[in-house]
Amino acid sequence: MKKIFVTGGAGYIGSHVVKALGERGLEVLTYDNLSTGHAEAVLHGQLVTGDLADRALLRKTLSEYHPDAVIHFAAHIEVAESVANPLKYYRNNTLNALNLWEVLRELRLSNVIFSSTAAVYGIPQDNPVTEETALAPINPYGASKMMSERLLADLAAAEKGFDYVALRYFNVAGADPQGRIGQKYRNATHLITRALKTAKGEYDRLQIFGTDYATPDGICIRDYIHVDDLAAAHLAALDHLAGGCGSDIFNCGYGHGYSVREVVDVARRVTGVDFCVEEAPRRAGDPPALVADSGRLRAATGWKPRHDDLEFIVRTAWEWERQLA
Ligand SMILES: NC(=O)c1ccc[n+]([C@@H]2O[C@H](COP(=O)([O-])OP(=O)(O)OC[C@H]3O[C@@H](n4cnc5c(N)ncnc54)[C@H](O)[C@@H]3O)[C@@H](O)[C@H]2O)c1
Ligand SMILES: O=c1ccn([C@@H]2O[C@H](COP(=O)(O)OP(=O)(O)O[C@H]3O[C@H](CO)[C@@H](O)[C@H](O)[C@H]3O)[C@@H](O)[C@H]2O)c(=O)[nH]1
Repeated sequence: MKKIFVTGGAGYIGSHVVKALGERGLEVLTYDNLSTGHAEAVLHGQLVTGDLADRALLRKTLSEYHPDAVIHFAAHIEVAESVANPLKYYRNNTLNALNLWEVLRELRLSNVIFSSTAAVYGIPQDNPVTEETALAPINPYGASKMMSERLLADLAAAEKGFDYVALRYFNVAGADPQGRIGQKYRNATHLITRALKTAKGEYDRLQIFGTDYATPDGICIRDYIHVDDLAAAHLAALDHLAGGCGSDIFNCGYGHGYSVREVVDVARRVTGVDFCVEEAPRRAGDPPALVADSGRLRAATGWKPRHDDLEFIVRTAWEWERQLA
């Protein structure tokens, strides 16, 4: 595996994976429409500015580049927006993924790593969640991702030699410890980024969405994974495919859940700012608790987290956030 094609490589997670691929000495081509990504975030390799819906450009780029593996990040990612505008999500996350799978099949390319999500599980009966847990997404974002994953699984079953790894990310956070890249959206909705922007004074308060969930403090629980540990999981998935281990699905998280209030406490401590927090109604589409069992990823690939520390995650995100204009 020497040449890697990355869709969405100018985005938050994609850019950290492109960085990791570059550090490993691999050749990378990023394909991104820059709708939420940034050209300067692509620290390594070539960038082609293009949309997944532009099948002719996608086909031309892939047939000229002829990669050994494809990592597919490009998608829309906001749960609440997907509830308000579901078709936008099915178009970009499912139909455009289908476009990509079709082009890969036409060109006889294999070895796909797909960005899936914990949102495919919906409201799991038990936490931590294993890959065997039934898929029952409760919002269009999760459903759009579940369908693209299913398309891949069906394709792999039908086409001998077509292999994929679906990585189901839990809540990804933090930034490059050297401060070169991080999360940079026009309208940030993610908890940690939103809390840090509030500490910075961009918002006058942070709202806690929902205080009446069936969790110990009534507040939502999530499993936050540092983006560089997630990037390392992609390299582990590449090795898995290169080793001929076949297709697989892996949860990516640390296995500990933190409530929104615990995240707020860490954000206040790290920033030194006692920013204002207000209790607010539930946000549509939010499951109460999602915590990963990543035992399968560890056992199959040897992946081990290096930054399993909420304070480190928040600190790297804060160092990134405070230098943004
Ligand atoms: N951030 C999280 O916590 C999280 C959790 C689970 C899964 N994921 C998945 O990880 C992936 C990356 O998420 P992210 O947080 O880096 O988001 P992001 O918005 O920063 O990255 C997405 C990238 O894809 C590009 N893109 C979007 N639609 C495109 C299209 N049609 N054609 C070409 N490029 C397109 C954007 O410009 C952007 O650079 C997504 O697939 C998302 O569903 C993210
Ligand atoms: O201002 C805020 C923002 C968020 N939250 C809560 O914080 C938690 C985390 O929210 P957020 O950071 O927006 O992430 P999720 O909605 O959990 O979704 C993320 O994590 C999913 C996997 O778990 C991914 O699939 C999604 O792409 C990614 O956005 C949720 O309980 C939210 O209700 C607040 O209370 N206030």
